[in-house]
Amino acid sequence: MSSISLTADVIGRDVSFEFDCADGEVVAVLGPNGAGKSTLLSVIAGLIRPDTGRVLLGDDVVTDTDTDKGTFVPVHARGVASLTQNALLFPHLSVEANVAFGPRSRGLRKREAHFRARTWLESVDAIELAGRKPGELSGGQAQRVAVARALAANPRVLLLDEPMSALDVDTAPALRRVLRRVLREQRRTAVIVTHDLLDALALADTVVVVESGRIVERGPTTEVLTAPRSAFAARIAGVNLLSGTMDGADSLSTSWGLTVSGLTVSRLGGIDSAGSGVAVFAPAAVAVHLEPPHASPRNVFPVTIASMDVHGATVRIRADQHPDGSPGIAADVTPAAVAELDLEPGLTVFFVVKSQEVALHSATR
Ligand SMILES: Nc1ncnc2c1ncn2[C@@H]1O[C@H](COP(=O)(O)OP(=O)(O)OP(=O)(O)O)[C@@H](O)[C@H]1O
Repeated sequence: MSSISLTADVIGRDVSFEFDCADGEVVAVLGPNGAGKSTLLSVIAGLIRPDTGRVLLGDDVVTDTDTDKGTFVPVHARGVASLTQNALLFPHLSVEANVAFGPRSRGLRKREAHFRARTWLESVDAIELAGRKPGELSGGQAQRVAVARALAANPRVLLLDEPMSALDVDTAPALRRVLRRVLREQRRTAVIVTHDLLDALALADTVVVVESGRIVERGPTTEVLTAPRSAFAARIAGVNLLSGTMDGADSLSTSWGLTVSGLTVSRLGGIDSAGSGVAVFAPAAVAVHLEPPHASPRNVFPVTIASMDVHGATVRIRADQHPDGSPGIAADVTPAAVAELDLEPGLTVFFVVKSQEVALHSATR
């Protein structure tokens, strides 16, 4: 494994990056379309030579525009493995042979390479697919095999460019779980570009936000997602996020004593009991009541309305901020409900969220 240290200007794309990633750290890169996320990965991978800049993987300089002739180690010699939304497996080779390809080309004997391939296939829950051809795999299966192939090459750095984006909602969790396991248990250095908040939460230690070719925010994942400073992070992190301590598998307590029950999102690798965690739910999942309802299983939060903003066809009701200074819970309701309940800032109401609507995630490694 290697750390990454990078400065790069790519004038034609109007990007200028200073980026680093510690050995064993997983960094999620978020940002709007065209912000430069893929360009950052391409500079690390050696697919793009910056106009000026320097890239180090561990102690090795792999790009340096300052040296006499310029240093530019080619893609295949960087020890970097990339995973994109397409698995790009060799169609004529079996799954096992695809995964054995990297070890084979690094000089391992056939037997050893295939032994290694099978070990990796086991670790991504794909050993039963070993004999198939890529054409006989679903998208999610192919991506798991692609993870095994990437890791079998023993890369120093793993680059993931929206690996989940071509998968449907039922398939993505299995790949996310596999990635979480291999990235975290093996302390892989990885940079993952994603549009999905869940990927950042499940996989990354650190979030970097890129806007208009610049890194505008960097911080621990839960910090960036709960208290975003950049415009983009604030927009995508428009979900409700409550940080706290996991009480067990299905509830979390905040530092100010609020208990939130939800569903353990075990597909993210399980909740570390007694570890820190976050509860995530959409503002649209929050109903507003004037009296506490009796039905369970629901979360009932007494709150005071701090603000109300019209967002298209809905009104976003924001509760007072929490005692730790984090943003208050948001609820999206219809204008009709606002009128009917006579909602206004300063009013004390009850925000009600079904437990099934709350996803609980471990925030610890
Ligand atoms: N092959 C290319 N040649 C020239 N310019 C490019 C090329 N690919 C991307 N760009 C430009 O570089 C800038 C950064 O693009 P990049 O693909 O890195 O953004 P991104 O954040 O990955 O976007 P997305 O989320 O849409 O994938 C954009 O202005 C884009 O138009």
